[in-house]
Amino acid sequence: MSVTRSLFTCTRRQLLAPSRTFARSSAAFVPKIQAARSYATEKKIAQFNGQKKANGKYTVTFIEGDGIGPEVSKSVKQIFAAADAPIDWEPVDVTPIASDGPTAIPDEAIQSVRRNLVALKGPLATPVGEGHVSLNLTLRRTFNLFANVRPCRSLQGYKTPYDNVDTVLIRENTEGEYSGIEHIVVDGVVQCIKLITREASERVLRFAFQYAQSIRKPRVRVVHKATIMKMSDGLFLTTAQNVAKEFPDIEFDSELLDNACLKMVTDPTPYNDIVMVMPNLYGDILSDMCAGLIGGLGLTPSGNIGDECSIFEAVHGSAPDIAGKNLANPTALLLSSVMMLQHMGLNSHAERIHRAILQTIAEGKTLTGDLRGNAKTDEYTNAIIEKL
Ligand SMILES: NC(=O)C1=CN([C@@H]2O[C@H](COP(=O)(O)OP(=O)(O)OC[C@H]3O[C@@H](n4cnc5c(N)ncnc54)[C@H](O)[C@@H]3O)[C@@H](O)[C@H]2O)C=CC1
Ligand SMILES: O=C(O)CCC(=O)C(=O)O
Ligand SMILES: [Mg+2]
Repeated sequence: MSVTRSLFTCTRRQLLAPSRTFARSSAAFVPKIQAARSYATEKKIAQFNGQKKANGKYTVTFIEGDGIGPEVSKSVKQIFAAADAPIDWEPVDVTPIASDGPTAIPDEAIQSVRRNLVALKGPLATPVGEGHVSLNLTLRRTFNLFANVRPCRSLQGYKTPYDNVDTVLIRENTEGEYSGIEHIVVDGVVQCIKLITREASERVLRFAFQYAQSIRKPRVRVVHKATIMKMSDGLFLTTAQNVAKEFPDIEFDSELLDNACLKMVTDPTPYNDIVMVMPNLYGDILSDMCAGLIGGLGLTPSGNIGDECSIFEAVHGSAPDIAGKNLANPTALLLSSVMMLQHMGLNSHAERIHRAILQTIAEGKTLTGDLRGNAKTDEYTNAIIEKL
């Protein structure tokens, strides 16, 4: 897979340069923007070029989601309109169809994503214990979105214990512990099967190496527990060792999950050189932990990437504790929408929106509560719009 470089790609030296924390008081403040990085492939961009309409716009499916979903979605829509981003949103409802069989997403929503090739998605709540299976997982499986890319970068101007975090985590997204194979053996004994296949492992591992090449990180690291899950994580690890041979320019190693957690919270900076790749559950947990290193779930984006379609969404959930109160930080979904624009090859639009977000945070005057500010979601949104 060849990779298109864009305005967003940067040199290895830039990648590894420590970011600076900016004084909040400076008036006409213009932060040195740490560029986002493109990983769009020429094939994908050609596909999107074919989707361009006569009016110069592209249609993108929009799933607003639950809880804070409509609030953060409104922010994205307002900012895209103010930035003249060439996107027509196609809203769809993914409320599951009631059926006796497995949870099903309405056909209209499925056709919309297939037609548009890309969707932006707010959080979807999953009931604990009983009730429908996760619609997030259902969407990922329906469209075979095999790689969940979760980058996590320190934001200039928002001080955390570590100033220059720049991690990338890739999570296998279709199987593993989230295969949904659970059954009662006898009363009081439940079995849950972790499914690992060579085919799905190879697919996500190859993606991880290609992704490392595209963003110029020198190393891929598998995070695993093959000491305990000798056969399942063992298969993931040995598959990685084989795939690594196809990429002699990328270094490869592996690390146990528990040790990786300890080392990352002690000092995450050595991980800036690495693309981490891992089975589903580990990636889910480790990505929330990484979010904690840079200021929380309000900040971290993600992309669910497949061969045909892709769905971009924040790492966070529906945040029921703050839903409907105009308190949510829309940055995570906004940065996901920036990743989406890059994925479509719309780099100048991505850069414009990205720059305005980073400037607003770096200035530090209008921040939401999760970032120790007192701005409402719409005040923060307006502050970004002023920067466009
Ligand atoms: N991809 C998705 O759609 C995801 C959906 N979920 C679902 O979301 C629901 C709630 O899950 P929780 O465990 O409570 O996780 P959560 O991510 O919704 O919230 C965890 C904490 O982070 C805060 N938070 C999250 N996003 C924020 C934002 N944008 N701005 C400011 N604060 C933010 C919340 O207020 C809460 O204190 C569950 O039903 C879960 O299944 C959870 C994670 C991902
Ligand atoms: O589907 C869910 O309910 C949670 C999914 C999740 O935690 C994630 O995608 O990070
Ligand atoms: Mg999660």
